[in-house]
Amino acid sequence: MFVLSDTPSLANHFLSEMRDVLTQDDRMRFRKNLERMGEILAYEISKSFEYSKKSIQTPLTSTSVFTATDNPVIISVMRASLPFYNGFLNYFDKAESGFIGAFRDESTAGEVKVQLGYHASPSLEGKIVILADPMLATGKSIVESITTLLTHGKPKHIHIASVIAAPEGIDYIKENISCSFSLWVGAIDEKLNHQSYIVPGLGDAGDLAFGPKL
Ligand SMILES: O=P(O)(O)OC[C@H]1O[C@H](OP(=O)(O)OP(=O)(O)O)[C@H](O)[C@@H]1O
Ligand SMILES: O=c1cc[nH]c(=O)[nH]1
Ligand SMILES: [Mg+2]
Repeated sequence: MFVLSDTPSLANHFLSEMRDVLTQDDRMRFRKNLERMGEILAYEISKSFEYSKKSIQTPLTSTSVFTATDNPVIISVMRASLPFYNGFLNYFDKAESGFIGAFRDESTAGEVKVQLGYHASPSLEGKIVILADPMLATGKSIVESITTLLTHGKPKHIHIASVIAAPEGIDYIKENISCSFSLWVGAIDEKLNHQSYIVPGLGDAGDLAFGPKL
């Protein structure tokens, strides 16, 4: 598992702006920080890709360069993931995209049920998939999303990317995802509260990015 905040960097600053009640209500900045966290994690994940040498011509002479042979499918778990997913798309120029709507039904006290909605995806058979969901709380949204997406083929590998993860959610996905995956997170927080929100966390990522939903 890769944890960005293990090494202090600019990412810590972007993450602190997302967490801080004094700055997180600037929606444009919140979305921008989600996007920048996506770009940073995209760069880190790109180090795991396969590259091949090819020859190019500069204005002065020919030279050989490394280019990526892996072309990922980037999956956005809507709603909060949309700006985060855009960060990945900014870096993986030729990526295919998939979308899935996941709604956490918190109406039953102490229990999180996930309802999946619209989903659209290319074939995932044999492909490198990046599943982008900024919050990994109970892990149910990610596990339910992957279960549904696996009906579109068996990926070669899934890179699960989140901005903040709770230990409970990490354990849950390890127990419930059978296919080959790795986890890339901005930070691992302390725990979940009784409403299954991540603590210290940042609150509701979708609401902070797009406003409260009915
Ligand atoms: O790990 P889990 O317990 O499933 O929680 C994580 C999910 O919760 C939030 O979605 P939410 O249902 O709030 O929708 P939203 O993104 O539209 O706000 C968040 O965007 C994640 O998808
Ligand atoms: O803390 C949390 C947990 C789930 N979803 C969020 O947006 N925030
Ligand atoms: Mg939400």
